[in-house]
Amino acid sequence: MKLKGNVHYVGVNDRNKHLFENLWPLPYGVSYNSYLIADEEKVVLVDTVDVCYFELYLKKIRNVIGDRKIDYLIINHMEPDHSGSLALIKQHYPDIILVGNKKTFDMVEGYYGVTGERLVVADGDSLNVGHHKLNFYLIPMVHWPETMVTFDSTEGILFAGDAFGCFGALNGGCIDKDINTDIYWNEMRRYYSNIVGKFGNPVQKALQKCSGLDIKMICSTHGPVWEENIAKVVDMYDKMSRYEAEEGVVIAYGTMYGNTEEMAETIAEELSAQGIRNIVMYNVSHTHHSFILSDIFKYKGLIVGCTTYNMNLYPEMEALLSKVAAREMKNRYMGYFGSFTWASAAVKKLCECSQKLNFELVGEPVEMKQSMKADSCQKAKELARAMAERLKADR
Ligand SMILES: Cc1cc2nc3c(=O)[nH]c(=O)nc-3n(C[C@H](O)[C@H](O)[C@H](O)COP(=O)(O)O)c2cc1C
Repeated sequence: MKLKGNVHYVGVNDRNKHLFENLWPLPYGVSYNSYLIADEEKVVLVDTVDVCYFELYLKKIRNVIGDRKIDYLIINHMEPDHSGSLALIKQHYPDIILVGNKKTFDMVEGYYGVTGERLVVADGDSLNVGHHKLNFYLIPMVHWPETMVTFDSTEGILFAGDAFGCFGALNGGCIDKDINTDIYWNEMRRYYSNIVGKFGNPVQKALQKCSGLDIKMICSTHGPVWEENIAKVVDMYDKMSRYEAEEGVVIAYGTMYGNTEEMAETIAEELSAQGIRNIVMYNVSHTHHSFILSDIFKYKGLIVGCTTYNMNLYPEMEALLSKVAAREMKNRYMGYFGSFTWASAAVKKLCECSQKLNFELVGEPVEMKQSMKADSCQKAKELARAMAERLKADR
């Protein structure tokens, strides 16, 4: 599929995998994007695809270049969903020169035992391949140490690796202006929050590094090619990496028999009565945590509540909060509540968890014995009002 000039899309779609990284559900599938610059002088392949799709991938490459050889393979990112076909590409194109940075080649050898001719590039280096001039910029920890981007200054195309990527296979077209992009926005936030979310500072550095480039097209390794929505995509990455969020509250609760859920409902109703429009409620046992995390990235407020389970937190709540903590999020408001039947632990444990998060606590924690009564109902409403007031103070 031609993108621009003699730059082609040669990626593949995966609608078979259930869990990306064996962790994240893929309701819309995922694409592994690879690009081919068929310059009159040299042929350049940018990243590869998951090895399961190699035969199809090779066919796509040959549909563009026929029997021409490939001169360079640029490796922007070594994660195996992109580097997986590297060894087979090398077998089919033995004279290909691998292009990466110092950290890339440690991984090339470690994963695939591939040696041979290579071009080691440093930050800011460039490569002329005929009409196209390619510039390399290292963006370490977005989201691996070897990650880099390649900028084709001839066409204004940023080959961005995983940056600006999202879940969701491509259904026919691949450039945003030609397709309905509705499904990709939430999937971009879910991709970012779960996979890149911890690396806010490196993402900010990468954005600064690329800010001077005259980018006309962003070719990421997952999801659509961005042409019409470049400003929107960059703005989303900028906001997410600064942990900026919208007014709204995620209420995540863990319950076995519904009493703790009743308290969550009470809190939600009161938040709504106080004029908070964006309220999303999640049963932590029912919804995959990747979706909950995505909304915690979206909204400023978080209220969590769960039962005591064998003198500890309800296990799914413990799991969710450890994922939140691992992302080192900032600029969030948090409240919490818990329940018990004979010996309380949940509220105490939620307090310990909240201290590990860098969130501003709002309201008084609410503790409920067995079922909701008038006093715990009142306290739940007070917690909701404190959250609403804190959010409204930012308006
Ligand atoms: C397996 C199991 C373990 C529990 N462990 C405790 C406990 O250690 N201390 C306690 O006070 N309640 C314990 N409970 C009771 C719950 O914390 C909770 O009060 C009860 O499930 C009602 O809340 P719910 O309707 O939201 O599930 C336990 C319940 C179950 C099913």
